[in-house]
Amino acid sequence: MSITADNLVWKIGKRTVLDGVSLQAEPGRMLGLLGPNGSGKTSLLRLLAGLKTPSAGRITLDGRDIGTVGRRSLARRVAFVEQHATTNANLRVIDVVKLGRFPHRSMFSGWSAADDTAVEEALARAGMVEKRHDLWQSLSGGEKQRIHIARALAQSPQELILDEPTNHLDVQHQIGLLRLVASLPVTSVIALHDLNHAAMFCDHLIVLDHGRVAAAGTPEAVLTEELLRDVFHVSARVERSTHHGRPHIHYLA
Ligand SMILES: Nc1ncnc2c1ncn2[C@@H]1O[C@H](COP(=O)(O)OP(=O)(O)OP(=O)(O)O)[C@@H](O)[C@H]1O
Repeated sequence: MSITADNLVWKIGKRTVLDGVSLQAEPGRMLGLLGPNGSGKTSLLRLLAGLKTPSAGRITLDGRDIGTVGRRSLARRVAFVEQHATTNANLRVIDVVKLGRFPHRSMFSGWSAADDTAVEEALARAGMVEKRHDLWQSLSGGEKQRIHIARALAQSPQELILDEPTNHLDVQHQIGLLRLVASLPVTSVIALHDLNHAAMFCDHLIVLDHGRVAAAGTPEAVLTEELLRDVFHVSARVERSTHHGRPHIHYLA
């Protein structure tokens, strides 16, 4: 397993935000994290990325407790695109993407051809080559989001953690981003609100409800009409799409 979480509990003050959450993210697979607003998705991703420490339970990376993996090693292998990521003003787009190479460089090593290749590939994959010399501040919200993703890709991570990365994107770029993440040879954990997109692109899903796991498994097993009613409080019919073979949700008015 690439990332595992075993019985995680995370408390803030007296409040238990995550309660007994376990998961396995398999190498090269895309794990979708679903759940209503406030169900604990961002909190869980921050624990998985090593930014927060669980109150109880354990997270492992390739079988090793995340607490024993040094900061630098963690930054080399785990990339995290946060929901409201910000970046300093006055930088050019290319410089923001170059920041992704930072964990790979030692104090004495100069900028290498491998660094250049990683940055170029990341820009191309995010579809942002033409904007490379633009000022960060001049980008639209969606373009900024794509540059954050390019920076994460430039990091050449083994694990990619994404918190609602499609939020500000137009539909073409939402689909493009999900297709890109699904095609990468990395383990990804991605929080999404669009359940049909999750069904189309994710290998496995985990649904949080009030900080607990309400369901986990394949999209077919997880996205049932009962779950949509009980967890998301919507009436819907779920059919197998004749176009892509995955579940497709029709919401009822
Ligand atoms: N630092 C914090 N201090 C106090 N409460 C917090 C903190 N972080 C998270 N919470 C609470 O924990 C709950 C889960 O929040 P979280 O952001 O993880 O949910 P989410 O599923 O990502 O929500 P959304 O879909 O709205 O982004 C929320 O009720 C939130 O208010």
